[in-house]
Amino acid sequence: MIELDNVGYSYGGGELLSNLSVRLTPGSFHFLTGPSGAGKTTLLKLCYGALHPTAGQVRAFETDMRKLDRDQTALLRRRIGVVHQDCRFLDHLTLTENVALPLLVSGRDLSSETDNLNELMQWVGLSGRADARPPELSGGERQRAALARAVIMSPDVVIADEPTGNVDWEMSQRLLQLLVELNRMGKTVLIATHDLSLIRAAKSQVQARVLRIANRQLQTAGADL
Ligand SMILES: Nc1ncnc2c1ncn2[C@@H]1O[C@H](COP(=O)(O)OP(=O)(O)OP(=O)(O)O)[C@@H](O)[C@H]1O
Repeated sequence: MIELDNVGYSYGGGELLSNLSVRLTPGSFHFLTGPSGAGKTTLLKLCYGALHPTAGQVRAFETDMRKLDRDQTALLRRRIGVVHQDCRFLDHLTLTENVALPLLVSGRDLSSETDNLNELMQWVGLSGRADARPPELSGGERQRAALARAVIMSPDVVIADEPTGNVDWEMSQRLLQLLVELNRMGKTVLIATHDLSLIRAAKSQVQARVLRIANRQLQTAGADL
C-alpha cells in the first residue's frame, strides 16, 4: 500500500534518514517511534508525499509518488488521511465546518453530506461541540476534530503524528481506541509517537508492528517495549 525502498532523506546538511525500507501492507497497524529529532515527522511526510526522498523510492498504491503531477498527487492524497502534529483550524469557521473542509476543497456539496458529517462528529464524541469555534476547544477536542477531518474523505490509510502529544492518559486511550476502530474497519494505520505506554496499551487491542528510527535507520522494535 505504501512502500519505501532504500529511502534516504537530507534537508541539506548531513543525511537524516538513510537506506530505509518498509512496507505498510493493507490493513496493517504500525507505530513509529524514536528520539526527538530522529526524523519521525520527516518519515511520515515521505509516506504521504509531502516530501520526496533524496535517495530511493516511495510508492503509494503501486505508484512512484515522484512521478505524479499535481492533480494526480492531490487525488492520491485523498486516499491518505493525515493528523498533523500541530493540527491547525480556521478560527472563523465552526468545528463542523473545519472538519468538512476537505469535502469543500474537493468540490463536494455539503448539503448532501450532512448525515455523514453528523455521524462522524458523533463517532469522535464531538456532536455537542459542532458549532464551537476552534479557540474554544480543549487539546483532546482538537485532536479528535483533527482525526475526524483526516477521515472525512474515507481514506485507505490514516497517518497520525503524535496524536496524543498534548492530552492526558484517558484522552490518549480514547484517541487510540478511535485509531484501533479505524484499523478494524480495514484502514492501514501509521502513528508516530514518543509514548511507549500508548504502544503497550495498543498491543492488547491490535496486532501492531513497532518501527524505531535509530542512527538514521529503521529497526523493528523488540517485544520488550
Ligand atoms: N524543513 C526543515 N528544514 C531543515 N531541517 C528540518 C526541517 N524539518 C525538520 N528538520 C530537522 O530534521 C530533524 C528531524 O526532524 P523531525 O521533525 O522529522 O523529527 P521527529 O523525530 O519527528 O522529532 P520530534 O519527535 O521532536 O517531533 C530535526 O533535526 C529537525 O530540526
